Amino acid sequence: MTEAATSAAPALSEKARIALGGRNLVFVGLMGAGKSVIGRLVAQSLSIPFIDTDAEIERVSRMTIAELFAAYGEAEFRALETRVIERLLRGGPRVISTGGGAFINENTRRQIKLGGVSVWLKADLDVLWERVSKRDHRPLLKTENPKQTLENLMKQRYPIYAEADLIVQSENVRKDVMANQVLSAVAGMAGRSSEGELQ
Ligand SMILES: Nc1ncnc2c1ncn2[C@@H]1O[C@H](COP(=O)(O)OP(=O)(O)O)[C@@H](O)[C@H]1O
Ligand SMILES: O=C(O)C1=C[C@@H](OP(=O)(O)O)[C@@H](O)[C@H](O)C1
Ligand SMILES: [Mg+2]
Repeated sequence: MTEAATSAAPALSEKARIALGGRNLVFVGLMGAGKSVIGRLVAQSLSIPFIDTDAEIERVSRMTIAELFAAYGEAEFRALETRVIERLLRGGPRVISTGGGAFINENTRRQIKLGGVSVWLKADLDVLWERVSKRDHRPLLKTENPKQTLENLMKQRYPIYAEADLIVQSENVRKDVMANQVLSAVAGMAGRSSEGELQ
């Protein structure tokens, strides 16, 4: 936990906690948007448990995401992802960072809409590409032209991510600054409907 993330704006964290009202906060968006790292920081600020669905899938399956894709294919991975997310949503409130394809799956999207507040970390292609090209553990990007693949995924998926409750632009600013932008967006929901609140 960085000092800045915890001490920068306690009032903001408190406002965001109140606006969430016991609901889960679910990060969605494309690979490289920062769901995993920013989600963790936001959870720390909110003092709400954090979980990354890919990490949870790897824990329960005792396989890496790449191994799961290779051994069982994407369809089986999505089925497992749906079950894991459904279970995590029930046990909240949590901050949940999903993998990039989770919200695209109709079943999973329905569960997320029912079980939490969704926030889309939206980023431009160059920002995403600069980040994901540093690592090679993402099976969907093991193509001849991974930047083109990423761009194709943007075209397919951005209209669907746009169904999220909140949208926050992901830029190359400090991570604690990004986390505070998410907290501001959440805090800004205050007064809006809190239907779907977990009891
Ligand atoms: N605001 C940011 N500034 C710089 N690098 C970032 C920022 N947000 C995320 N990153 C980096 O981008 C990479 C992808 O982040 P990650 O959280 O794994 O994305 P996702 O889970 O959405 O695929 C990581 O190396 C992370 O440290
Ligand atoms: O976009 C996708 O379909 C995927 C994104 C990955 O998660 P991140 O978005 O955290 O990289 C991971 O779930 C898997 O490789 C599939
Ligand atoms: Mg991630």
